[in-house]
Amino acid sequence: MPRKFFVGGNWKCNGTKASIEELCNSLNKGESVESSPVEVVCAPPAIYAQFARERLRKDFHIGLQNCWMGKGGAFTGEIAAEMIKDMNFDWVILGHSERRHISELHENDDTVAKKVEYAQTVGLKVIACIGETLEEREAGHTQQVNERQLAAIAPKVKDWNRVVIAYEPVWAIGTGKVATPEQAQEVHLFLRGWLKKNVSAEVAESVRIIYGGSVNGKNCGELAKQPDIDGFLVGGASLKPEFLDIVGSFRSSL
Ligand SMILES: O=C[C@H](O)COP(=O)(O)O
Repeated sequence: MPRKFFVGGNWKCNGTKASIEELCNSLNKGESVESSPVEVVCAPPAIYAQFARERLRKDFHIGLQNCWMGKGGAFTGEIAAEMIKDMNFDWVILGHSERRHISELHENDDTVAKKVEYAQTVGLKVIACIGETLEEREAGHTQQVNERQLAAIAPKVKDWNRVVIAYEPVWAIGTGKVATPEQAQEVHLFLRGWLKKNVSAEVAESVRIIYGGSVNGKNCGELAKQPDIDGFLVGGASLKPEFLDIVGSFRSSL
């Protein structure tokens, strides 16, 4: 069975009621993807999640950008996975590189693994992010870093149909320096190979591996043609009408 194309919009820490209303209005103008082979999830800042859901077209789903690693309780400022589920949001992004590498946040492989494990126990679907820094790439450690990050997550996954892996090279995020289709394909193929060897051939074949890092309306088509790229996690361009072009790039993958 072909893997269903997946496009995530990570709105990061951006937006006001007014700008989100405007964004939703422009995204609502695109043709419905209800019966198209593409799944779309937009992740606003948590405080605007419900606000966005009330305004955004129903064929685009709403997810969250992070959650706490266990059951809720005395964890000031955190949002528990149960709360996300309780509010009927299905998806959460975990292990984003900004949460791994911004020194004040500093999530490590273990933190991300705990979050991935716990989010699934309450029934959330997970977009799990991995990716190497520029220094790691230049040192020739791209495969090693991605393998390490994937290996931390993989044993925690209960149902691979409910997890999407987002390969996001840190050097490509928000820099305008997108990975070439060949660079991205090479890592995606490597990740699929790792899954085949360490999880199962079925999982390697069925899991969606999406690319993130300076994806826009112009470069998405060529990336989407790559056999192991199953969609995108989009930052900056998810806040613009061109997000619709990125959603439409599922056609290039067919
Ligand atoms: O989660 C999305 C990624 O961080 C990509 O962000 P970007 O499209 O602004 O480079």
